[in-house]
Amino acid sequence: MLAVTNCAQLVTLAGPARPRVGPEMRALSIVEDGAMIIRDGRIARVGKREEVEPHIEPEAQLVDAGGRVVLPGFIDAHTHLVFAGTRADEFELRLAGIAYHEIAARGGGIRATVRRTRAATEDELFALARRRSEWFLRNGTTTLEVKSGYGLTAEDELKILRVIRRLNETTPLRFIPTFLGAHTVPDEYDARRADYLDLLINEMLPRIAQDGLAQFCDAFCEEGAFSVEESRRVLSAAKRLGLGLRLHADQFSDGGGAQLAAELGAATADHLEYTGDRGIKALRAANVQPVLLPASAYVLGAKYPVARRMIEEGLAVVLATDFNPGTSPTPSIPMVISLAATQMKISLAEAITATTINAAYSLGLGARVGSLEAGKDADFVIYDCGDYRELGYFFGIELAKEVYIGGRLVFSRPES
Ligand SMILES: N=CN[C@@H](CCC(=O)O)C(=O)O
Ligand SMILES: [Zn+2]
Repeated sequence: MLAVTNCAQLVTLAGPARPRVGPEMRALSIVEDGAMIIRDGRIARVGKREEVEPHIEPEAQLVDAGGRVVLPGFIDAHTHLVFAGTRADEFELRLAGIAYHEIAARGGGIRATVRRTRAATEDELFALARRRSEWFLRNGTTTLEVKSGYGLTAEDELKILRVIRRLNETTPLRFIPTFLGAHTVPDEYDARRADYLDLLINEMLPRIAQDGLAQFCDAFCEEGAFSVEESRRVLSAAKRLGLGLRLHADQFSDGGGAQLAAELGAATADHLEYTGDRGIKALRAANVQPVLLPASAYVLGAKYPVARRMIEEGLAVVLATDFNPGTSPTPSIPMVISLAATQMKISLAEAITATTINAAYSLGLGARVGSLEAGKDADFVIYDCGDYRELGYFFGIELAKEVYIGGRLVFSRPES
């Protein structure tokens, strides 16, 4: 038995067993002066200290939170963790005024990372991704969705997905794999897009489904990437094979991506910077969760999605990092919370909901993680602050003091 006591705020997110919408996103079910008992990696009891303490057995291992804040581990529902190289060179070009699309048209962008990722061995990619996964842990993230999409041949996509499986087997974090073969058409298929779509649908997807290497399939639905019709073909094939769906939609233009996600019954539509009223209504009607990625809008100096509108329309909003080498090189959910608050006027409580319980539901994990309730996995973080709002108020610093996954201490910051 593990017992966590002396929590100034135990931010439980207890509530209905479904994604939170509207005013529910502001209800964090905070227990002041709280405590929690953990048995066999699962939460057994949560409540006020005086209610919980009598149930602590004498041999229990005690964790004194020292009057700090305790939250569920963050769930990052959109990352591109596995790639080789960086794109610091392109970052500098963009700062000098050259647009993301222009750099891509010159052979940079996603394709530059594809070249480097193809050249890397599986072991090299694993070492890079494992090191980065520690950055996430230090920022309080315990579960990550990870997309492939920088391989774009059957062998290279499988290589990336195997790296994700290995991360699951060898690190304490939980990884949910997503196949993003429809990220861009690779160089060698430039003049024959249809052949690349055939490869995706007839070769890659069946192999990935057969090997159980992905839980979701994603596509980049955008001018210059994949059209609505092409994305529909890929995602419909994935759905027939039993994969869940996610979609990069409306990042640079309102191209009908949100409506496509709704039509296909996707779990999420991600980005949505340019989604308008019709798209929002379609997402609402089909219960698709929007995954908003303010760090990529920040890095690109681009438009932010209309997050307040989405919350007011009753969408179960999720916030994620979009960690990737081109548009969002940050592993930090606290940074995303800060951006969501300052740039999109999402309240701090809404942002916590969007990065915990709502994110968990978007990955099909709502019954297991995302809140501190009896029966759930004991994935929680002790932060070096006394009020959860400080997680969005301070920015650019790491406040996580101890991170636990399944009741096991997996990160501890040395005393400073
Ligand atoms: N939009 C497409 N994919 C990534 C960017 C990938 C890259 O630039 O390498 C995104 O989510 O922003
Ligand atoms: Zn992305």
